[in-house]
Amino acid sequence: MTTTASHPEQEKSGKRADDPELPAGQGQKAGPGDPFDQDVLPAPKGAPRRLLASLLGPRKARVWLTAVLILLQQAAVQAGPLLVAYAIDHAVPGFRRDGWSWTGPLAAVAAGYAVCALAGGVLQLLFVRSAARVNQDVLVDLRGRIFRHAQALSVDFHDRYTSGRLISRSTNDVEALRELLNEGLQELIVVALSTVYIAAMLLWLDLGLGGAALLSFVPLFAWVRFFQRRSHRLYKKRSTAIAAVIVKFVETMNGIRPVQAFRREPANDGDFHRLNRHHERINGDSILEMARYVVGSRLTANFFVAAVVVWGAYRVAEGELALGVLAAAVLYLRRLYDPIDRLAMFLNSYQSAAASLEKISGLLAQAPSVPEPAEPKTLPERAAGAPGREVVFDGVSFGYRTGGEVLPRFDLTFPAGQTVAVVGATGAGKSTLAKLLARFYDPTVGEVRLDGVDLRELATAELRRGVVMVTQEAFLFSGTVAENIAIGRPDAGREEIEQAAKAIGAHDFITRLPEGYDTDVRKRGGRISAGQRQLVAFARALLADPAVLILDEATSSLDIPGERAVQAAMHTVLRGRTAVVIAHRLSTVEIADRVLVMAEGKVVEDGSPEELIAGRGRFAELHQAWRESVV
Ligand SMILES: Nc1ncnc2c1ncn2[C@@H]1O[C@H](COP(=O)(O)OP(=O)(O)OP(=O)(O)O)[C@@H](O)[C@H]1O
Repeated sequence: MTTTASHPEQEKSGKRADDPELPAGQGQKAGPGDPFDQDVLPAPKGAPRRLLASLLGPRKARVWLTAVLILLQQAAVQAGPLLVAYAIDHAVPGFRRDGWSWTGPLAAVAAGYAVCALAGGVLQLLFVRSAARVNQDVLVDLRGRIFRHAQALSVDFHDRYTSGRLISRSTNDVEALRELLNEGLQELIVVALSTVYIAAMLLWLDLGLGGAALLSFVPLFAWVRFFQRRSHRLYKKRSTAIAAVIVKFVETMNGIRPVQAFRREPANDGDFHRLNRHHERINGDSILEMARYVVGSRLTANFFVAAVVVWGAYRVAEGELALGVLAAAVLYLRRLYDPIDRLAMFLNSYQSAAASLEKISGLLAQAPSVPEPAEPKTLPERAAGAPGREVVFDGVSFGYRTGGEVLPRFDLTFPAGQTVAVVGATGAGKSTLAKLLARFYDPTVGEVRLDGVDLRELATAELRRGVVMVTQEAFLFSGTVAENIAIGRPDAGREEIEQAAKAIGAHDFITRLPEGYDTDVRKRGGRISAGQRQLVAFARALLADPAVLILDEATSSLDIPGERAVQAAMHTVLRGRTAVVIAHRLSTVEIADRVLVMAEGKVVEDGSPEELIAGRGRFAELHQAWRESVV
């Protein structure tokens, strides 16, 4: 699709499930039990872990380097107290006892302490730099993957999964992973190292007391697991709650015109407030859960400290243990339990990242419902000057996944070069027919062929070169007018762009813009009228020069000169190719070679405009009504 990036539903004046303009149930609402209604999409088991591994895998060397740096940094930090202990226990008493012969060891301890402090600082700096490189690379990679994947997913997916959720995936959920990588990992290594170090010291001091301290890890570990399970559920809910806030925000802003036109602001304020409060509550719950964890772990720790003191005092009284050892052991015990609070910080960021990774994996696990063929075919060469390509709908029937059959089985052939106007009441299935031809969807049964090749067998790039659809609300991307036209053929030079614009009759209005072709359409978007946008879209299609052009004519009425300009441009753009126009205007139908009248998904009349006008069918009636409205 060269002319549009947003999906057609959205372009058709923002027809979305939640559009306030739509009566309930008329949009893309999925049926009950539709997994796309959920924030979490189903993903295969173990997918989050594999995703994390695939993100870190290519940076394995740097990940290891980062881990080694933090290990060394911790070794340097922990060596400080050991040196101090050595100085107090040996060097200082030695100096008192033997005098100057201990100067060397004392100086060495002082120098060692200084080196450790310096090394600790330098290693910390190197660690932060290295970790930041890994984190940034991972996040850039992940955001890129989400964007590329979401862009590659079929229109069918976007019909059902709102863009707000996609935004939430690539902002909030990526952010959760950033927090884990930034602080969580460092926390975990520090906690693990200091726990091992202190436990070893305790065992060295006294096997019995050390053993008792290790025993305390059993209930603490059980408590951590309990907390982990509960908080996993909470964090998943929290991420869903913030996604709901973002979805509401994005959808309201996307539909700001109907929102204001229908005075939906107070109702939206209410909804937004409710979602915001819901998020706040769940956030509060997760803070409370964390507090519960801290209280529980401290209670357990204090209980063990008390038990060790009682048992130790008894052994001291029995003369089995030195009082100094008991005092040291109790001090170490307190330090052993300190990191447990920090473990909670790690678990927090881990849970939050795990919930987010699960959601991102669910998104990345979605496969396009309009897949790229394994062995793509190419279209046959077109003879020079041959007008377009032949289109055949062979035994096609179609229904959207979320609804019943929309187009019952039908056969149709559009010879190369024919201009076909499709008319019919709203909801008759005109756009659906066009979308099958553009392969936004695949037919449920049968095949659509372009010059004899099934669309499913064509590589997407080849298909997009062959078939282009211009949607009603000619969408302009941020960038200049020239860039917007060049979307039709990105390698086109300025001259070709201008030629296309001239052929369409858009050159004059473009040159009157403040910076001509270099005018930024977003910044000065207000100055580009609906008719002018259509002209830019036609110039884009003309430049793309597809064999088959599908045109969904705008229903909004333009002023008479605007309408004439668009009609003239349409003539130019349709010439020399197979064209399907979803027609809303009499003048368009009159230039067609053939008219299809659709009703309830079926083609009920098919013939040249003259034949149908001469007949007594629906088209004759419609034509009569049109004529009367024009007169
Ligand atoms: N994405 C979708 N999911 C489910 N049902 C859909 C979807 N798009 C359209 N439909 C349904 O398919 C039927 C045909 O719709 P279609 O848009 O093809 O009609 P149309 O003739 O183009 O109407 P209009 O002139 O109003 O655009 C309608 O009943 C519509 O509700």
